[in-house]
Amino acid sequence: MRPPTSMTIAGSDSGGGAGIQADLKTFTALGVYGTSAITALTAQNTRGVQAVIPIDPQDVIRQVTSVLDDIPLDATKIGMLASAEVIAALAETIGSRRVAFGHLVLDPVMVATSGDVLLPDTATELLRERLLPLTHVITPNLPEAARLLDVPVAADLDAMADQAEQLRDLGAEVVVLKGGHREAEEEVVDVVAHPGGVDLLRAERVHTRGTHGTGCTLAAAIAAQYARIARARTPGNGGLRFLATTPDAADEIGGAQAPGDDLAAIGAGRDFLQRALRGGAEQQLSVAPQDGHGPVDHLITIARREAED
Ligand SMILES: Nc1ncnc2c1ncn2[C@@H]1O[C@H](COP(=O)(O)OP(=O)(O)OP(=O)(O)O)[C@@H](O)[C@H]1O
Ligand SMILES: Cc1ncc(COP(=O)(O)O)c(N)n1
Repeated sequence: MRPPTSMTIAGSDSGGGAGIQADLKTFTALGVYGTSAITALTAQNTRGVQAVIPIDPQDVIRQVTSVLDDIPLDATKIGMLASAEVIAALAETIGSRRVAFGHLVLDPVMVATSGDVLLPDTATELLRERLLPLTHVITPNLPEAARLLDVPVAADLDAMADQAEQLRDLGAEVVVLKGGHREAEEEVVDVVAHPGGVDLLRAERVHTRGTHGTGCTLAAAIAAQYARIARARTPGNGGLRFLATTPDAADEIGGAQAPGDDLAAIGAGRDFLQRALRGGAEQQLSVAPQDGHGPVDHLITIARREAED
């Protein structure tokens, strides 16, 4: 008997809103046991990134293999990779032990909400050629999709669908092209291209400055949902006892992997993010909230006491 498990391979955000910290909170909020491999340290808060401190690629791999050698993983989320050297080392390890990573969700982090660069331009080609073909789901935002394809940023939903299909052609089985950057729209639409076709996932725009870490949280939530589904599907493991009941859980039980699993995991991951965004809009962490972008509320699945006034 074991709980659903996941690993995040990402950068550390000292401010706690994005990266490793957002991922581990998201895994926890969705009842998934989280493990991690840190690819870079950042000195970062809601106002921006003050420093990026690299980690030696071999030390990233040491963390990854330490986890792989001991803990079976249902899913893995990859976020900030920081350098071409880390991408190359990771692609080699994933290539040789692909199955051990479980469902692989890649958020191709390139630039932070604050505008700070988190991956040099020169590393894009390596990400596209080496890592993308190994992933199950890739979750680019609009500028990231454009950079991966070397085309202009998609201006409408048709262009987004087209780019999502083109990214599938590069090797990812499922593409979630995120539409959060189309700020004029009242509705936020993510385009999902998958083996069954193209679907549009719509949500009402939350009017908030608290969008730091939304991309990380979405990818981590999708990985967590895959982990839950994988656990729920494993016959006779008794592991269902470990599936915490949370409002945004996707665990359709029975049989082997089913075609609807991708949309179930992505839809439930997105529902979690939407609730976390709405919760984040009501909280204030920074002493200067107008200067930066606060985090989403990862603890939204944890019941809070009603105000006593
Ligand atoms: N204001 C908003 N209201 C509702 N949903 C949003 C909003 N902003 C972003 N989203 C959702 O958040 C997710 C991340 O979208 P976005 O396009 O902003 O990606 P990103 O740029 O990688 O995120 P980040 O802000 O972490 O860099 C998507 O599912 C998107 O639909
Ligand atoms: C360590 C780390 N990873 C990812 C992001 C991107 O998140 P966002 O675009 O919301 O700033 C970040 N800022 N820091």
